[in-house]
Amino acid sequence: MGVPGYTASFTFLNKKKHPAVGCPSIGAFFSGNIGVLHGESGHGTVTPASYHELKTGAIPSIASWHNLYWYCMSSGFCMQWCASVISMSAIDPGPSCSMNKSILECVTLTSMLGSWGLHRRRMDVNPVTNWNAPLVWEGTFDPVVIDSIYKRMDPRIAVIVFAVGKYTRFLKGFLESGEKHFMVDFKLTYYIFTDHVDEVPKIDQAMGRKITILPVPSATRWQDVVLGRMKYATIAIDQQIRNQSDYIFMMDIDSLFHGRVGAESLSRMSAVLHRGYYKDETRKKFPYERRPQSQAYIPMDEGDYYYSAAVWGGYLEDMYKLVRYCYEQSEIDSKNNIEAVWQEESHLNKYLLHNKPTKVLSPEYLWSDYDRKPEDIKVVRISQLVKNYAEVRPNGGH
Ligand SMILES: CC(=O)N[C@H]1[C@@H](OP(=O)(O)OP(=O)(O)OC[C@H]2O[C@@H](n3ccc(=O)[nH]c3=O)[C@H](O)[C@@H]2O)O[C@H](CO)[C@H](O)[C@@H]1O
Ligand SMILES: [Mn+2]
Repeated sequence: MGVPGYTASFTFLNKKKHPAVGCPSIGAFFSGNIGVLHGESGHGTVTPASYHELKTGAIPSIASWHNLYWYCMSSGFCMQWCASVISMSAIDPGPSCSMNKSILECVTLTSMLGSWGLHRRRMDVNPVTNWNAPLVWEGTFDPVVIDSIYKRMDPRIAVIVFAVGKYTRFLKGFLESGEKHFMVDFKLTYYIFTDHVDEVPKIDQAMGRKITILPVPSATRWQDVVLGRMKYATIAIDQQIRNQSDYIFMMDIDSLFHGRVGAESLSRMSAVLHRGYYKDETRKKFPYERRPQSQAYIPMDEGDYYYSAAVWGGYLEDMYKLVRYCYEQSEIDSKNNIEAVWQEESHLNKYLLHNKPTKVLSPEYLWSDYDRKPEDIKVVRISQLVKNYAEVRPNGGH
């Protein structure tokens, strides 16, 4: 019989060589309990010190991981050699092994290690909001670890996009780049709302990913399309999407994916900082609706951030509540002969002022081809395309 233990898949957070071993390595600190992982990434064997320990359930005890954690915390330099263990599986776990628990704790712990090391590398941005929600920037999460955590839940993700009138021209680029970068390896359905069903392109998709087309009427005003999104999405969630999804993203179609957008963007309610206002130190410049007659009104002395309506996502029921809120509030406005300055974006900002997002995504999650990339944007994940507004919109202009 082979030696009982575990195999672990791992990647090193950085590639620094351990001076004694000559390659990235971890394990010396707890060699009594666990084997050494070395190389840049791959598989290693983790062997508990005693078979007896294993049989009694004291599997390569979490205590040793904690010791490692505290050791690293107290002696900073060791972080350079820390591995991110992305999966562990038993070779021969013995009868009383509670593998799931130890996997989860390992992953959680290593992701703590990961973020601790990585946070130190982003001193230029704030990785947390004033209400203690994560503010996601490149370098504040470990993509491999966070995907593996969410993958265990295997969520079904719905993406709601509208392509009405001439906006069908954006579908191909959006979908093809989405297949390369957006929630890769997750179950995902694009719900495409369009008045030109025959203009939806056929694209190659991996298993578990598909397109569902939902017909909507054409419009003569672009404002009716952007606001109509709230109405038709509310109806479709009620009739169909609710039974098919766990998360929903609402997105503009006139954009391309250029970089990874993965599980780090998932939460109960995630909103993106609008690229135009994220550096503003005063809220006075935020283009909130300032007319008290509108339901979207926000007074000058209130507000946390200005969020973009071109990318937002969250749990199905939380998103449903917000989409429906935007629809209902805009209906009230319309009865009062007023339309909020930035349509549903204004209502979205009003809602999120009183119902704080549980995750805020940096403008990496919606940049724009109109603007140059400043120093703090290390990765552009999604970018809005340059378009001729007058030509593409049914009633022209801004
Ligand atoms: C980057 C950003 O902040 N985007 C927001 C901004 O305008 P944008 O200038 O980005 O608006 P836009 O012209 O892209 O319209 C928003 C979306 O509505 C759909 N569409 C629009 C018109 C049309 O004729 N056919 C059609 O399908 C399409 O999915 C499009 O992407 O303001 C809008 C409201 O004013 C929305 O809040 C957008 O989310
Ligand atoms: Mn847009």
